[in-house]
Amino acid sequence: MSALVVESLSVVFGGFRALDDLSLAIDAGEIRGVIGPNGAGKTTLLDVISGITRARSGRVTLGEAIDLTRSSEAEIARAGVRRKFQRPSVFPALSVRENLEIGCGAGCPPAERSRRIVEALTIAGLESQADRLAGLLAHGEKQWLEIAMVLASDPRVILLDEPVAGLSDEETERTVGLIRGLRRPDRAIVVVEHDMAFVEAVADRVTVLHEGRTLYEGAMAGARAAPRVIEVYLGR
Ligand SMILES: Nc1ncnc2c1ncn2[C@@H]1O[C@H](COP(=O)(O)OP(=O)(O)OP(=O)(O)O)[C@@H](O)[C@H]1O
Repeated sequence: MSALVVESLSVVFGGFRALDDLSLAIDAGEIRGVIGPNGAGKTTLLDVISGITRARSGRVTLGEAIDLTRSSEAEIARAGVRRKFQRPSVFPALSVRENLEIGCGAGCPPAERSRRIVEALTIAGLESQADRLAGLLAHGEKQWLEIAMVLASDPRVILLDEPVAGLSDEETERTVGLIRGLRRPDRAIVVVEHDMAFVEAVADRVTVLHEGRTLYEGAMAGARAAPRVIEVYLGR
């Protein structure tokens, strides 16, 4: 079943179409990679899904019925769509645990809170750092903490924007395991990333965007072999 359905979505900035009649559907349980050259519309897609940017036309439907293009950012977050931005934005003067409390959110049932925080610490591999100030973490650990903050909110949809930017090969490999560990049958995960080996390792399917449209959708191996994808993106 589709967790997130994007239908005929267009976003226009001035006279420029950043998304051009784009449609795609992401299944519950799926990890979808969204790739493509600079300016293809990847971040704009995440911005519309999370309510930051308004579409000119089209719809984004969460689950059976919630039209995200008619919802505010706060309503979208409350509906369970959570995003990790490209630059880590943890609270540096608070401990790792306190950051996770914030990730868990005011709406988190008290009986759930400590279980979720322990789960998030474990998946992010930050158990031994729980009482450390987040500002003292290494860049990679901050990325993992921010993913853990998203997880602590128990999201239905997770949007990750370039989660391995600036990470070492070893940290990138660890991030693959972390993101695969977020998978749940009732959860969809969307990952925007330029690191193709990472995308291949983490994603079940990829959508290749170019000029706001889908150029290819399917397995990463197929994307690597598709002449148009090679021409506009992978071959460069
Ligand atoms: N607020 C805005 N106003 C005007 N143009 C914008 C705005 N946001 C994005 N754009 C333009 O829309 C296009 C798509 O941008 P977007 O950031 O979605 O691309 P991207 O695929 O995420 O690229 P990158 O890989 O470089 O992050 C680009 O040409 C960009 O300059």
